[in-house]
Amino acid sequence: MNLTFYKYQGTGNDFVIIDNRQAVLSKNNTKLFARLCDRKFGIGADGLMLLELPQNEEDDFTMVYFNSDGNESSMCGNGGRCLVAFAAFLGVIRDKATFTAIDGKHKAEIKDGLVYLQMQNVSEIEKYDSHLFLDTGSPHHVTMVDDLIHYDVTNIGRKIRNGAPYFETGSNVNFVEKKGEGLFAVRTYERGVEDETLSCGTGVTAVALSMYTTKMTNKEEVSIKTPGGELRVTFKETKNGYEDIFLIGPAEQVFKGEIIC
Ligand SMILES: N[C@H](CCC[C@H](N)C(=O)O)C(=O)O
Repeated sequence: MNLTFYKYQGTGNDFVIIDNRQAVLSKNNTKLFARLCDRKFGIGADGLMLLELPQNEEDDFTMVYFNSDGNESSMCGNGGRCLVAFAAFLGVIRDKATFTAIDGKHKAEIKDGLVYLQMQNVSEIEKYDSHLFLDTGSPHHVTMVDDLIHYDVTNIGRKIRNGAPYFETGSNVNFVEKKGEGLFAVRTYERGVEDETLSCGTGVTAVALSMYTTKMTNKEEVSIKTPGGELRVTFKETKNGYEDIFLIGPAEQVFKGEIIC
């Protein structure tokens, strides 16, 4: 079977995207999805997304996300931003989108060449001496470090991801360094990629909220430098936690291709 795919990247987090509105591919193609994400035997990507038909009236489409291990996973913030850009490219939307992903409904808008993706509200942030833990659509362990640029993200990240209390289920692991007022640098070890990625959207969202809740910033707008580029997170503190959370950044179509599979 010949399969048309599109390659997108959002601050270096890269994805294979397939228009699956005809439902040609079923979700249990784990081996195929892992192969397509393989950087030697396939196209190569941190994850793969299917754009599918909406399941209800308000939605423009449905998002289905798979990590590069081929398994369907929790929400991908950078992926969601890329899928919105893809939907606009296909003409499924103009510049505004409403879609459903595994963590629920999302609204998004394309403005001045950037994709604004509304993330789910966050009502709980667990605070520990060494780190914080919260779920921004995916689970995130957030810890501050010095000299981030030389930090052993892969080995230390892997240990945390597999150790207590995460074990098999795991967590994404974000290492943060403050660079200025409302400005942080982040490197992320990503669950399901099982390596450092150049950027993680739900991860920088988790970092922004963590920095605010620990008073490392008093701004409800945080800029985050990742190795793949800069993202912005805006949010509002409410009596229930954090709402109106937006992940803002670029999303680019890198190439289109056809693969025999
Ligand atoms: N690997 C993550 C999902 C993708 C998260 C990341 N790519 C993002 O942009 O949010 C997990 O399994 O929890």
